[in-house]
Amino acid sequence: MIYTITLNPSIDYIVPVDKIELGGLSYMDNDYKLPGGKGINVSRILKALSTDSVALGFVGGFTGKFIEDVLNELDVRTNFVNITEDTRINIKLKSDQETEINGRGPALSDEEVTRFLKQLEEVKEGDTVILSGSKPPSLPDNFYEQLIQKATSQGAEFAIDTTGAALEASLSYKPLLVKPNIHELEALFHVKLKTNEEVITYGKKLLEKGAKHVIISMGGDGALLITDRGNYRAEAPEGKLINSVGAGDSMVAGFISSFLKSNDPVESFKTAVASGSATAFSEDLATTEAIENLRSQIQIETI
Ligand SMILES: Nc1ncnc2c1ncn2[C@@H]1O[C@H](COP(=O)(O)OP(=O)(O)OP(=O)(O)O)[C@@H](O)[C@H]1O
Ligand SMILES: O=P(O)(O)OC[C@@]1(O)O[C@H](CO)[C@@H](O)[C@@H]1O
Repeated sequence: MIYTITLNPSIDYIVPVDKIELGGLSYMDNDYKLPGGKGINVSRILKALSTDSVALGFVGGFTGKFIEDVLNELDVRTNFVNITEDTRINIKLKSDQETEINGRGPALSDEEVTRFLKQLEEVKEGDTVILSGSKPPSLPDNFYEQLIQKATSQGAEFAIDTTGAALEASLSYKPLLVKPNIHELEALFHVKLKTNEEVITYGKKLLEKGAKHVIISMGGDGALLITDRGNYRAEAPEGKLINSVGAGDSMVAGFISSFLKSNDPVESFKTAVASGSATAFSEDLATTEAIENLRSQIQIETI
């Protein structure tokens, strides 16, 4: 089984505004709400790719109920811990640019955290755990590492999509995949990266520290895959950017879904890029058809 972990889910409140009047009044055009949080997005794209998963994490209040209800309607399996405080609402402003304002997340009680850790006991050899996104501030800084230790000691593989110290600490446990975007890679090493060669140099450091596969995503500039058998580049296909929220999560889902079936990192990279771009070209996350249509256009170059 694949388990996705979203410690800090969200309702993503997508707010298209033609022109934002700072300090004045603007009206929204066709606002809408989506279940969000990185692991939840991964589970939704896995579903689109006919891959079963169980979404784990903490949800609470009317916002948490919205997320559970929508995932149930979409037939995405969940086993959330219900908490007292409300799940956060993240605002995604769509004007001439995309602007995101994310909540910090609810406070979790010790009892809620204990219930979550208990659930993880069902993870076993042959399972893959995907850990994605931020953590609510009340959890300890090394919480991801605790989870990784638990999952790997029970024999599971894992992939992680997070930033900073939590990403760095995960590497020695040999993640199947890490997927920082180029800005996260720059922040990790305190550098500014201009060329693909420079990105590969720093991406390789993640491989040397233990990651089995590294994807560096670069928005509309496509992505790089770094593995111990070679480095690969994919350009993003042409299309109209509509809503890039979840594009990175779609890549993670695309790679893992394909890799667990094929064991082929290059074919999996193709599915990853098609899934990311298909989401960027959609209002919501990508559909099965949109991913399949784009996949045939993705060219992978060895570099
Ligand atoms: N403007 C775009 N045009 C085409 N493809 C895109 C565009 N933006 C994103 N993508 C696709 O999605 C992938 C992931 O995008 P990005 O690098 O923005 O990830 P991210 O920063 O993790 O995204 P997010 O946090 O919004 O989920 C890219 O490698 C590319 O394949
Ligand atoms: O605050 P975090 O956990 O880092 O990111 C949360 C988030 O921005 O990531 C997803 C897109 O990747 C959205 O669904 C969600 O709002």
